[in-house]
Amino acid sequence: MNVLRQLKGFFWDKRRVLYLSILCLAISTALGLVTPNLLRILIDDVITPRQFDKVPMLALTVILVVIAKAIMQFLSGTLGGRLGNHLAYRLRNACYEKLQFLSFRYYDTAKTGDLMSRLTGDLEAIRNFIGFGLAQMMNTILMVTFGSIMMFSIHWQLTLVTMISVPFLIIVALRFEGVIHPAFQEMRIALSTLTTAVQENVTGVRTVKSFAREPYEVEKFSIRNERYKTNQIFTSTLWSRFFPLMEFLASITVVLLLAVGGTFVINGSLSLGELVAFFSLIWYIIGPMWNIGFLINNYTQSEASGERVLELLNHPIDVKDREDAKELVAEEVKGNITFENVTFAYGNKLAAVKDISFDAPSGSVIGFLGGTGSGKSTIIQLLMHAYNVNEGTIKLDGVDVRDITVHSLRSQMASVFQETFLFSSSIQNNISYGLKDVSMEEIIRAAELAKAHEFIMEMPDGYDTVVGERGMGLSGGQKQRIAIARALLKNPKILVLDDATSAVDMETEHEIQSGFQEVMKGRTTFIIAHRISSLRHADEILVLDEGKVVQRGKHEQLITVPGPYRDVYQIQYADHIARISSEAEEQVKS
Ligand SMILES: Nc1ncnc2c1ncn2[C@@H]1O[C@H](COP(=O)(O)OP(=O)(O)OP(=O)(O)O)[C@@H](O)[C@H]1O
Repeated sequence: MNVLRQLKGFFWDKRRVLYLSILCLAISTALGLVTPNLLRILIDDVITPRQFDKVPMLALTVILVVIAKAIMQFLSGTLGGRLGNHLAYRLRNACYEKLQFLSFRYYDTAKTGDLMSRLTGDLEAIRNFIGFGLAQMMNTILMVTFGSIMMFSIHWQLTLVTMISVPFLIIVALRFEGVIHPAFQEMRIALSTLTTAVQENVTGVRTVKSFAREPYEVEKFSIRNERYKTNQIFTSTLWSRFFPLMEFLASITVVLLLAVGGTFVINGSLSLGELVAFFSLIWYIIGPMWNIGFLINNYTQSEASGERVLELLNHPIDVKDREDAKELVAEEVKGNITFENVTFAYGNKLAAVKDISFDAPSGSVIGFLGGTGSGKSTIIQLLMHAYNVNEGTIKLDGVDVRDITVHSLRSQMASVFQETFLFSSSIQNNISYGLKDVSMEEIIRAAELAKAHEFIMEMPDGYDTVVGERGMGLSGGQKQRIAIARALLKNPKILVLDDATSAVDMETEHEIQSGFQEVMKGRTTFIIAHRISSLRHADEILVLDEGKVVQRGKHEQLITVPGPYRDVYQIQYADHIARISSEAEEQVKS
């Protein structure tokens, strides 16, 4: 019930609907008690004294009761369903919203399949309980209470005898809940690892196929499927043990009723009509007890699911706005970035960047060069305030980025990453992603600057061509060019190109770069590249190694001093250097 209490906020304003639904159910339950009474009257007052003139009245009462009961059941079901759907709707929105604001750190380890199953299967289990199970639980309590009161009013001694097995029924049901709950939790986890396997397989289908690892994937899936099946079998075995035991206990009650009740009828302390009414009442009570198992199942499933959904909703957000965080005004942002002795480590790992300091004045271009894992992308992530630095400060126009709202900070930036993500929508929508009020001319202009316009126009539907999830049907370079157009259209004060032209050929890179010269004007630009050609015009180049700046300066300076920059330059420009030196030799000779 703790989970339910925590979820209260999502449906409490609709509690009237809940109360009304329970009231309708209570009326319907109370009406159910009329039938045993009518049976008693039929036997004791009509059949035994043979006064059949009361039959039409009894029949009419039965019809009216049945109709009223049906109406109440309908109302209770509709209202309950509405409440359940309302709750699921709000929870779904809340979870999705939470996913938008969870920090990068959360996504470093999050599994898509697991998240999907929380937003679908788990929410469905909660909806089911609030919309149906909760009212049924109340119904059971009401039926047992009403039924017992009525039985006591007819013959309290017989009631006590027939109720002997009720505590056993309750004990069995509670013990059952104790084992079925962890089993359901385990089953939910097994299901989420199963969905993760499917999701990863579909996402990584190209890798799987190119490595011919289909049999490995099949085996991996079948292990997870096996775990899910074992869990399913375990829970269904628990169920199959539960039912016969409950039936056995219920049968004892019936046997006791017939034996003891029959004796009471013979010695005259109970009428035949009362025995029949009792008989019908005992089923009225046992019926819902039978259901206790289903209800417990429904409840435990929703509890396990609720825990998983709450875990997501309550997950702390690593990077969030300070209370007095400043909202940037786009027109006032200059784009002056300063890193002061910044050190950062991912979790408990060694520092990914150490003691990084640089100043990127507004409109300047800063380049980063360094081997794999040297910390280039981390610097960019920190600049976006994706993580909190461990030491040092990052400032935008002299203000610590931690004192600026995350949304307004990132609104001033546009990034193009090495791995391009395209949404399954048209190219036009992919370029204008999330921007409102952009004209087609602006989209085309951005695409032209990114050298994407030409190939887009060659596509069957031009800018309306729909690209699949992960941009299927486009080459790596084409995808990158669309991503560049997307960044340029955003017209950011700070532009980040994280290996943004790695997938295009040298010639296209050169073309894009010349386009960049134009769009970089007035923006602070950070370029991460492996090619010297992308960095040579930068105002400052930082060469990184194992998270530290090992060289810094302009291209012209860096190639004159021995060090990693010159080494890379010599490798990449070997032909060019050879040609220059042979030309120089020629000149000396002549
Ligand atoms: N999300 C993450 N979680 C944990 N460690 C990370 C994460 N991202 C990067 N790292 C680690 O931080 C270090 C720096 O990585 P970073 O991605 O900044 O390097 P890089 O210079 O951009 O490399 P590349 O050129 O290969 O993209 C590496 O040791 C890497 O393993």
